[in-house]
Amino acid sequence: MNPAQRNQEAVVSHAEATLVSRSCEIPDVSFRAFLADQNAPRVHWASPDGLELVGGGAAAHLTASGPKRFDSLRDEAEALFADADHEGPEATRPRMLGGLSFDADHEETPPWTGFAAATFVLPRVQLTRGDDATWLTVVEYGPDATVDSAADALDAARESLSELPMMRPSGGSPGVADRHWRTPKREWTAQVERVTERIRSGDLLKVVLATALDLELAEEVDIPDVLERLRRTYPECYRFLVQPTDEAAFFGPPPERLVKRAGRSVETEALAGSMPRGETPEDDADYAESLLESEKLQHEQQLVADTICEQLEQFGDVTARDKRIRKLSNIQHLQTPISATLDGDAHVLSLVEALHPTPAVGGLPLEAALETIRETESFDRGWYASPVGWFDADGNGEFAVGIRSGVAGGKQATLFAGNGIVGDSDPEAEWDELQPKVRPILDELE
Ligand SMILES: C=C(O[C@@H]1C=C(C(=O)O)C=C[C@H]1O)C(=O)O
Repeated sequence: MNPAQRNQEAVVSHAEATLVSRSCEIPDVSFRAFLADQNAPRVHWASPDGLELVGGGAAAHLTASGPKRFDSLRDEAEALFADADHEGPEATRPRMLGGLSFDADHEETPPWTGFAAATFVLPRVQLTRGDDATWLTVVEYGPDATVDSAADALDAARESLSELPMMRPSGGSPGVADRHWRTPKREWTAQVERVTERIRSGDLLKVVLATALDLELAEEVDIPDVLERLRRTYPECYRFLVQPTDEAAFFGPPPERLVKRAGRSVETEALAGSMPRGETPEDDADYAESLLESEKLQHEQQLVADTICEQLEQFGDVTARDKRIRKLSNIQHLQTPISATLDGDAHVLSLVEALHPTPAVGGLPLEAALETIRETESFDRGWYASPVGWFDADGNGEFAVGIRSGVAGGKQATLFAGNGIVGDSDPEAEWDELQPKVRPILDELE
């Protein structure tokens, strides 16, 4: 069966199915304990503004591949959400959680087993935290879903939730037994050298080069545990988990918003250019100052801001605010907040399609940069640096850029980090700049 036939079949089966979603408020519970109790698929989303979702199982599943993957997702989502019957507060409305691979022609080779070129899940059981309350939601989807079956499922889910411990003792870190860079320092700096030469020769402006750090863990990784610890160490970041099967989980605390759409309002940002945090307030301010004064970093970041604004202009009125410093626990970046007011009702997936990959993770001009990345990088990006997030029936949603991330299963983990390279990039300095980008997860595993 070709993908078009398969999509056709999926749309037909959506037409025969009913979506019933029921929610109730519950006393606050440990999201970590809930997640640990769920079988795959498991998903988690937390945004710095306070919304937290965690889901287990799939009432429905959307996957797509190839250059038309966004069209296919939008069509299937429309069919899936048509006539959805939801009872519960707005925060608990049905949302598809997941993401896409960096390239449309992605293959499911390890460590990306179970990760299609686009995978979204409508969780069967979900916890939502927001507006100072916590809710439990159950979704039934299929030809046999009814209001009664959803109500029964909600009762059963509430019952099993009451058996979960309120607090779950935090496990220790698994420990790292062995590690190696997929592209070790000498090779990676040589790659940077080649790319800077190509940029100076004229056909390219910027390329983001990444590498991967493979880890052999001393014990199996407990992902819910790691996510809980990341909540404390990186409260200013997003946190996400996409785990289609028990074999592999993609997760991390990315700082970067790709796009948020709420009705006509769109928020995004250009985040690029990095400096460490200082040991003292004075050192820290010096680093911030050098971010603001470095012509190289200003140029690198301006390319990102200009491209994002250009891409958004087709959808409405765009405003870029002044550049500022975005400080994270272990690194600081240059940031331009960008907002737009939509002319029409573009789906958040259409905005993602237009923006991904921004020059913060791809480069400029895009096609030449992507070709350079494919020729140069010695690993498969898989879902690294790709859009991860959620969307709902109205085409609202929010996506982060899947950086500061890793893919893990059993005793294996692979972490990713990349840097924007421009004509005057210094390979040694770029290598040093990569190191803090694997720290968020590495620190939790070591
Ligand atoms: C590519 C990554 O980060 C991106 C690249 C940055 C840079 O080049 O300075 C900064 C922030 C991110 O947009 C990464 O963390 O892997």
